[in-house]
Amino acid sequence: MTSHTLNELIAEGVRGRYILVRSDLNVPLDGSTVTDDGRIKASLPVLKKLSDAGARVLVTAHLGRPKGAPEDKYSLKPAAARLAELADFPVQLAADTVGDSAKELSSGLNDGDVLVLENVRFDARETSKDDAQRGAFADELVALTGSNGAFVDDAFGAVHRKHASVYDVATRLPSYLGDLVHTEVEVLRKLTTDTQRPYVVVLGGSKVSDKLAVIENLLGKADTILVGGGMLFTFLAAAGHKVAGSLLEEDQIPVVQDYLQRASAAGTSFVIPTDVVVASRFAADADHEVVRADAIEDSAFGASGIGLDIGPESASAFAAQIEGAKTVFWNGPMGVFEFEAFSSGTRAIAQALTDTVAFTVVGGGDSAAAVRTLGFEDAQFGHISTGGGASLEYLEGKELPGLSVLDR
Ligand SMILES: Nc1ncnc2c1ncn2[C@@H]1O[C@H](COP(=O)(O)OP(=O)(O)OP(=O)(O)O)[C@@H](O)[C@H]1O
Ligand SMILES: O=C(O)[C@H](O)COP(=O)(O)O
Repeated sequence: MTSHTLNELIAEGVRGRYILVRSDLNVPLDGSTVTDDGRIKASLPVLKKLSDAGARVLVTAHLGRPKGAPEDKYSLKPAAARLAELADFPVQLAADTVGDSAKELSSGLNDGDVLVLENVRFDARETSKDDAQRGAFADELVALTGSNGAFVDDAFGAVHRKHASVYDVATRLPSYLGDLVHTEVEVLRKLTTDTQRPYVVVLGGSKVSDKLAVIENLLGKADTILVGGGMLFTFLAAAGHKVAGSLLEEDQIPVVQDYLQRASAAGTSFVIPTDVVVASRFAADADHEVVRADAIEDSAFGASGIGLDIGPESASAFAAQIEGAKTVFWNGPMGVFEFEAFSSGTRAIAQALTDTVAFTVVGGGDSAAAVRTLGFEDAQFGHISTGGGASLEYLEGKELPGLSVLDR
C-alpha cells in the first residue's frame, strides 16, 4: 500500500485547516451508556495528534444501522460524550451531519478543537448504491472543510464499506491513512503472509449473511472453521435440523450446503456445535436448558425455544481445536454474551485463546467488547482488532474500498 500517512499531513502543516477524519465510533450501548469504549480509545490518538498540531477536526462516524433517517437510539451523543471525557482537547457534537448545526459549529471552531458530526447513516445517501447520491452527500461533507481541507481515514472497522464518508470523500480531498488503520493493516498483513498452521478461524455473532459471505474465501485458507453464534443455526438447518425460534437466514441455507460440500476438497473442515443452550425467550432471565443441537425443538420450550449460546460439550470441542492451533482468528461472540446466562461459550473461547501458544487475533467491535466485559485483558491476546467485517474481508484478500481509494 502506498497511501500518504497522517505524519505526512502533519508535516505539510494543518494549523487552522479543517481536517475531516472518519473514525469508527460504532460502540455497544446500553441505553445511553457506552458498555465498551475500546473503539473510542483507539480513535483518540489520531484526533489528539491533529488537535495538538492545531487542526480544526471534523469527525464523521456511524453508529448501528439506522434506516437513513435520524433515530435517537442511534445518536452519537453517548459516544461523543465518552470521547469528550477521555480527551484533553475540546470535543463538541453537532445535532446533524451536514445541516445548520454542523455548519454553525464548524465555522466557530478554534485551532485544536474537535467537532463530531451526527451519525452519517442518518442520511440515506451515505450508504446508497448510487454513486451520484453518495457523491452529493460527500460534496456536502467536503464543503464543511472550506478551501484547504484534507481527509484522514482512521476507521478501520469501516474500510470494507463503499460509503460516502469512507470512500467518496477520499476521491474529493487530499487523503491520508490514519495511524489506527495503518497499525491494523500491518498486523493483519503478517497474519496473511506468514500464516502458521494449523490455522483455526472461529466465527460467531449476529451479522449472519455478512459472515457467511466471507467463508467462501476462507475455504482452502483456514484449516478449521469453528461455527458458533447466530450463524450456527443456518448450518444446523442446512444439515436438515429444526432450529425452533433461533436466528435463521433461510435464504442462506443453500449457500451453507454448498460450503459443506466443497469443504473437504478445499482442505477445510467445519466444526459445528453438538449442543446448544436454548432459552424460552430473548431475555437475561429467561428459562434455559442445554439440548442436543440436532434436537432443539425437543427442549421444554418446543418450537418457540431460541438458541442463545453454544453448549458446554461444543465449547470444549472448540477449545481443543484452539489448543492445537498455531494461528487463531476469532470474530463474533459464540452467544448472547451480554446476558450472563448465555456468556459461557464466549468465555470458554476467550479462555482458550488466552491459554494457547498460538498467535491470536480477535476482530470486531462486539467480539472485543465481549472479551473485555468478560474480564479479559487486551494484552492476553496477540492483537485485538477494531474491525469485525473489515478484518475478515482483509483476511479473505478482498479489495477494501476504504483502503484502495487511498492507494496512490
Ligand atoms: N445465538 C445468537 N442469537 C442472537 N444473537 C447472537 C447469538 N450469538 C451471538 N449473538 C449476538 O451477536 C452480537 C455480535 O455480533 P456481530 O456480528 O456484530 O459481532 P462483531 O463482528 O464482533 O461486531 P462488529 O460487527 O460490531 O465488529 C452480540 O451482540 C451477540 O449478542
Ligand atoms: O461494527 C463494525 O464492524 C463496523 O463499525 C462497521 O459496521 P457495519 O457492519 O454496520 O457497516
